[in-house]
Amino acid sequence: MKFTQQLPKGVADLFSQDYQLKQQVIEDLKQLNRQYGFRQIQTPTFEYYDLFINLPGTMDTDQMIKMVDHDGKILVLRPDATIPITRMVASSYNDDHPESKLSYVTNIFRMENGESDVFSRSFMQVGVEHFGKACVEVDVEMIALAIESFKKVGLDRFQLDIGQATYFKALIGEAGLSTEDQLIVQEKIEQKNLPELKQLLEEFQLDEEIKNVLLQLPHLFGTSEAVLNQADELAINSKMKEAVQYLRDVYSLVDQLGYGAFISIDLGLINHLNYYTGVVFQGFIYDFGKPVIQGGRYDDLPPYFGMQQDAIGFGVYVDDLIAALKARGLLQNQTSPTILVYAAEWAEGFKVARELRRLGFEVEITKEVPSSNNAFVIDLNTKTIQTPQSNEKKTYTNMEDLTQKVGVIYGSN
Ligand SMILES: N[C@@H](Cc1c[nH]c[nH+]1)C(=O)O
Repeated sequence: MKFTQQLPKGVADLFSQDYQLKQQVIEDLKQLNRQYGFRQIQTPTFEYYDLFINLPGTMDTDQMIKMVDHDGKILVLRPDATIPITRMVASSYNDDHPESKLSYVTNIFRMENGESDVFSRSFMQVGVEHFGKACVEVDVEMIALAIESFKKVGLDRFQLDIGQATYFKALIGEAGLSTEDQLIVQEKIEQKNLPELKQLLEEFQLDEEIKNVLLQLPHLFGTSEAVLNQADELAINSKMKEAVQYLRDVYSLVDQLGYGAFISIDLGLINHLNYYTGVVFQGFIYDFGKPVIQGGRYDDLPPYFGMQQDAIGFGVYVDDLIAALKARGLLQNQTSPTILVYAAEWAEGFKVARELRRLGFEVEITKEVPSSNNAFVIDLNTKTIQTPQSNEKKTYTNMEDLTQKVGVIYGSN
């Protein structure tokens, strides 16, 4: 009988093949982040609830997975990486080293309640955060790194949507709405849900001019400069105009670096987390329904922790990225096969295996005649080596000869 204890909703086991594939993707992204000068750090898996609720532009508290500490204080499983990293950087901040470029590989926990069976309450993010001065070049380097992340894992058909949170915030700021109502409007714009947006704006009895621009926002996307020109024409205050000019500068530099073809401008993009203050972006893979990269500027968070710094970053939603790569056949196990040492005498087999393991090979010992021709077998009885998918057997004379031959064969695998 099979053991069928159920798992809670939104979590899953990972069997070794999938684990291996996941590690490969993570390793690729980690390497890229290192090459761009980001150094890896780690924050605790759970922190105080207070950290997340007292912030300007925090995330939805219903999404946090909570626990109660012995002293009655509420703890939260890391619902976001950016907030704890900002806390951490601020705790050791010093004026002599004002800039820091950090990366992370971490699990995020969110109390999703999807209607379908496929939703995740625990997922992996690989991300980067840059604390320092805000400028076009820093933003462009982040955008470039996001694009390079897609390329690194073998994708060539993807798109990065770039928006400007300031454009929306400078507009909605004039509408006299509560933060809660602003968020509802923001959500409808992001979903490009025009009928509901229209209805909502009627209910709120907004000023005609503001209402008209808000209704245009879901349409303000595309690959051409025309979107930026239109956004500029629609701007009703200088902050909005500056936001468009900034985006124009970013786009022009990104284009100069040869990344223009991957970019789409989207002024309706504000992002699911509310701490963004400037350039925001989302990375999409063709025919994959949700963004696998999310990021942007969040200059208001560091000052909240007493640090006069600006900040930008992004996270790659690794599990979603893997699902998309798998669907495109772009993910293959790169590991070499394990070597099987077949020995009638287990102790003899162990000694040979130990020597090969010392040299870095992955080895198992077997007392059964290996049946698959897909195996890499060293037969101690006949002193032969058989490689996968080959009927030909190579002979060896002694241990030195064996390790040398295995090295050659393994190296060419
Ligand atoms: N923390 C964001 C991604 C991000 C990193 N830095 C800035 N934004 C997320 O979970 O989507």
